[in-house]
Amino acid sequence: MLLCIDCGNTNTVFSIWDGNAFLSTWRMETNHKRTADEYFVWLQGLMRLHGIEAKISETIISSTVPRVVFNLRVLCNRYFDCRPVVVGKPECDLPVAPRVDEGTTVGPDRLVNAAAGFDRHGGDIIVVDFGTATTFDVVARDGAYIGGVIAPGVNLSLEALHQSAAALPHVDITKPQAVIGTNTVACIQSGVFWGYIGLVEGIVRQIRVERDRPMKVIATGGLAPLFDQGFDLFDKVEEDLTMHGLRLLYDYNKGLTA
Ligand SMILES: Nc1ncnc2c1ncn2[C@@H]1O[C@H](COP(=O)(O)OP(=O)(O)O)[C@@H](O)[C@H]1O
Ligand SMILES: CC(C)(COP(=O)(O)O)[C@@H](O)C(=O)NCCC(=O)O
Ligand SMILES: [K+]
Repeated sequence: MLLCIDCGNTNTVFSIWDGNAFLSTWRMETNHKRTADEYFVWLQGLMRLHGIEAKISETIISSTVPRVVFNLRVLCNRYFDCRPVVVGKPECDLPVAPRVDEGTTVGPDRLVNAAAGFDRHGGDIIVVDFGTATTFDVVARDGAYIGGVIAPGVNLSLEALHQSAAALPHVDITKPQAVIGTNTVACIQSGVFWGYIGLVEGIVRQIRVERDRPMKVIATGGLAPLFDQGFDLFDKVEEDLTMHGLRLLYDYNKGLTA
């Protein structure tokens, strides 16, 4: 079985592919201090709980936090007796090379999203990922990642307001009833929610103008469904897009697909 690990700046997601389907998906807070032994005990406990008995013998990692990769590699070597494929490292090939400035580093999550989006929807697409940051990944007709946009994440924006303004409380994001808030919490929720709707609309519109062609928009990340309610921002919301991309890149690197 293949263990796919997607480490973002906030959460690290583990999912097990049995050759036909993802059996389970589990999240833990990203923390570079966590050891391989800690990961393993946690994973083993969850596998037992879900009655997953088969052995993990293959692993792939994408990490936006370079420091966690060391212990995740130890986890794979020590407990699963395999060398992980690590996206973004020379050992991991991509089906189509990114076309970006020379010497620049693209977040591995964005490369994975681009590959997954192209596999499911073909080229000329925009993948929007609502994570710690909100990223827009532009995929050309031939499947190449050609750049995009990095905006502050939804929770990061809310947290920044709370941290920097003495009278603003911590607020959780939700869709407000109206744009005009009649109390502080409603005003903040309105600013971030409607600000985000405008941000997504505006950036997508501008990317389409720059590319001068229609482009499908695929959304992923925990908060994508929130921005999908009653709006026409996305052609599709796909919660499992990054995991699909990891599985795809694993097969590609092991020569299991053309
Ligand atoms: N369903 C959800 N509802 C509310 N907040 C969420 C949900 N899913 C994720 N989040 C929050 O969104 C932020 C980004 O989460 P995540 O997609 O895991 O980011 P990353 O990939 O950068 O680690 C985090 O602050 C997380 O707590
Ligand atoms: C933009 C990101 C911080 C997004 O990370 P996430 O929100 O998933 O934690 C990550 O993809 C990253 O560190 N990128 C490197 C720079 C780039 O992609 O251009
Ligand atoms: K992510």
